[in-house]
Amino acid sequence: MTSIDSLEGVVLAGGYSTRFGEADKAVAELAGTPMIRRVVDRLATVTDAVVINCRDEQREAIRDALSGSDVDRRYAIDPVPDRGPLAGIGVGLEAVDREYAAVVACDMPFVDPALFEQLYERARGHDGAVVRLEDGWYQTTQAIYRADRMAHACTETLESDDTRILAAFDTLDVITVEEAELEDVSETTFESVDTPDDLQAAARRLE
Ligand SMILES: Nc1nc2c(ncn2[C@@H]2O[C@H](COP(=O)(O)OP(=O)(O)OP(=O)(O)O)[C@@H](O)[C@H]2O)c(=O)[nH]1
Ligand SMILES: [Mg+2]
Repeated sequence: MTSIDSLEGVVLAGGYSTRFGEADKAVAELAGTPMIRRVVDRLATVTDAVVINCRDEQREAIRDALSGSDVDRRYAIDPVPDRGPLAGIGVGLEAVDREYAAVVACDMPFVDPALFEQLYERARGHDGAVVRLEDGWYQTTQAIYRADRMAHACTETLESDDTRILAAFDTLDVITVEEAELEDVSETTFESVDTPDDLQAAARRLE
């Protein structure tokens, strides 16, 4: 896979991972490698620059988790914590200087870069591309967005009554890609690790 020039990565890590317990799932080790490291390494096959969105107090541990990676990394710190994933996407996208961003949550360690290649092809000329899963759910935290347009929509939506990520799409031209249309994308790409049990189950599969 080769790097896409107009694409930057955004990793969302600003949540409090309450279902995970005391620890921050972003830096929790999955089979010896921090989850966020796995996500960044996978993004690095389609882009050479990544923005990490997190809270200020997470930065040091995340920096340690990513040390030695040769991806250009920048941090976009939440000015106000706990404003939800839409706020995190907005803060991350504000820091992007390329036209498009591949946004992915830090708890999706099996993210398949092939997905981003396909979504990018569909997103070009539009404001983004997002997968609709077979159950009808939109996979908004593993998607491509046009950085300036979606950042603006995030800000506007946060000021409205409906702060769901999908509400931000109302004023945008985001392409829907049906899950069935994806070609050769790993089945585990959308799996998220939310609890210690999820982590154990994922680790067992990697043994
Ligand atoms: N910046 C920011 N990111 C968030 C926030 N809430 C969730 N996220 C991110 O959005 C992604 C998906 O959210 P969740 O899986 O619910 O993660 P979480 O909120 O940390 O975990 P729970 O507390 O267990 O729900 C994760 O990558 C989180 O880091 C938030 O309030 N601010
Ligand atoms: Mg949450």
